[in-house]
Parts: sequence; C-alpha cells; structure tokens
Amino acid sequence: MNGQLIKELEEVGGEILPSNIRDCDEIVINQPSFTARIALWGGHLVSFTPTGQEDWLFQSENEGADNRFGRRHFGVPVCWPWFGAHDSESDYPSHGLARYFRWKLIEVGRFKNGDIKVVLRLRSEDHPLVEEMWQQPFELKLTFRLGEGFSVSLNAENMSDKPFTVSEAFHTYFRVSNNQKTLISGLGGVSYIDKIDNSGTKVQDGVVTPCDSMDRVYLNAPKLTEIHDKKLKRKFIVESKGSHSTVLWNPGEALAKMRTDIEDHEYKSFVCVETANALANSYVLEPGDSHKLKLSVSCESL
Ligand SMILES: O=P(O)(O)OC[C@H]1O[C@@H](O)[C@H](O)[C@@H](O)[C@@H]1O
Repeated sequence: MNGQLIKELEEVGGEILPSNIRDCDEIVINQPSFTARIALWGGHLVSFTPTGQEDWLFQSENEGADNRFGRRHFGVPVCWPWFGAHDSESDYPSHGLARYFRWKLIEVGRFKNGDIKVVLRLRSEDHPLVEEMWQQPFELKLTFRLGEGFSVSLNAENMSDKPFTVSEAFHTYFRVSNNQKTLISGLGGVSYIDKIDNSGTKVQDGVVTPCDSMDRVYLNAPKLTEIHDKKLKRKFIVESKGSHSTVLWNPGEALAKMRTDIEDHEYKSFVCVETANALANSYVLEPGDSHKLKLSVSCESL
C-alpha cells in the first residue's frame, strides 16, 4: 500500500491491521472519543465504538463459510448494484457484488471540524470477476466520516456508454440489547412489501415493535428513522440521503438456526435498518452519471 497514505493514516491515529475477514486488511482508527474499524474486504464499517459505550454495530461470533461468496458481513455492508437475488443469474450472490471484493484505500485525512475522513474505491477493472458479473464499467467511492457519530456515502458512477438499473443498500446491523424490546419509529403510515408474507403490500401502523422475524421493504420512505433501546438507554437516529426505501430485517429464531453465518441466539442482538433503493425504488443510472447514497447515524440518550 502507498507509503504516503499509510503516513497520513498514522497522522490521524489510524493503522492497517490484518483481519480474519478473508485475510484482508482492516483500517483501525483510535481516537480519544471513539474506535472504528473499516474492512477493506467489502469496504464496510465493521465497528464504531464511542469511548465508554457499547459498539453501535453488530458483529457475529461466527466465522462464516470460507467459499468465494461465503459471507462475513455485519456492521455496514454495502449492497450494490443489485439488492436481493440477481434477476437472472441464480449462482450470483444476493445483494450485489460490492461486498465480495477488496476495496482500495485512496484518501485519508480530517474534515474541517476534526472528524476523520476515509475514502475507499472499487472499480470494475479491479478484478476480472467483477467485470464478469457486471459488464458495464463503473466506479464506486465510499466516504466514511467518523466523529461524534458516523456517516457513510456511496458515490456510484456509470463509466459505460449505456444506462443500467441499480438497486442498492447500506445493510446496517445495529446492535441492540434485545430485539423483542427494540422499537423503530418514523415509518408510521408508510406502505411496505412484506417479504415473509407473500410479498403483499401493507401499511405500517405506528411504531415497529418487537423487531423479530421481519423482512420488509418500505417504499418511498421518510429520511429519518429512530431505533429505541430502552435497556441501553439510547436511541439511534438514522438519516438518509439519495435513498427512497428503508428495509427492516431480522431473521428471528427459526431462520437464525438455519443460517450458517450467525450463532443461533444472535438474532436477538441486532436489527437491520437498511438505507436503500430497492424494488420499485430502483433507478436507472445514465452513462456518465453518478448517484450518491448517504447514511448518517447519531445517538441520543433516552
Ligand atoms: O444473507 P444476506 O444476503 O446478507 O441477506 C439478509 C437479508 O437481507 C435483507 O435485506 C433482505 O430483505 C432479506 O431477504 C435477506 O435475507
């Protein structure tokens, strides 16, 4: 890796360490007010832990399968350029290709207010398999802003001469003390596709609680959602830009037991609130155009 970048990373209190995620390096940033980890594998924020608090993000104890598309994606996985199953290729992984390749660190520094900035990039030409799975050239840039809270922005550019359709998400695993007692507000009155009830359309009545065994795509969703955790006396404020869908997911007990990437009981410790453009909110990216998807997370005491 570029020596100058390593130096700049060290200047902001960061270092590159080996990780057990696909034997791929991880960026670790230690500040007086927080510690954060970003995996180059999949370009995802693995952990964000303000000093004296529990991690805001969930990680499984399970090592996951070791095959090419075996997953080990918690924290804030990046799903792009398709969300869910691929339209025609049944052997392609769900939720796109971005979380299965090594991203490159291209910039590190500070924002004006002192927040840490880390930028990663994935281009189609970085790996022959990327070009095989998605024939039209693209460039993805992920910008992490780490401070009192964190934000992640995904800038996607269509470098080809033809339009393509994108569905995408930040599939964030928020750590909670007990999914049964977690409450999500901000989605009242919004229509959603209930994927575990024959993908029927329903309308959200008030808050979502308990957060158990659910797989819902809220379409044309509001920009602000809150996750209330009474036991930890905290709420996450989840704000989105360039996103029109919010996806809520928790596997529940039965599905968790069938999955090979999490321990049986771990479904109780997270809820996925995903900043997305999915199903009817997918969009067409014209040649030369780019689109920015942004997630900002802050936390307040309850
Ligand atoms: O196992 P994966 O590919 O990370 O996906 C987990 C879940 O992610 C959610 O976003 C989907 O709506 C679910 O249908 C899916 O099961």
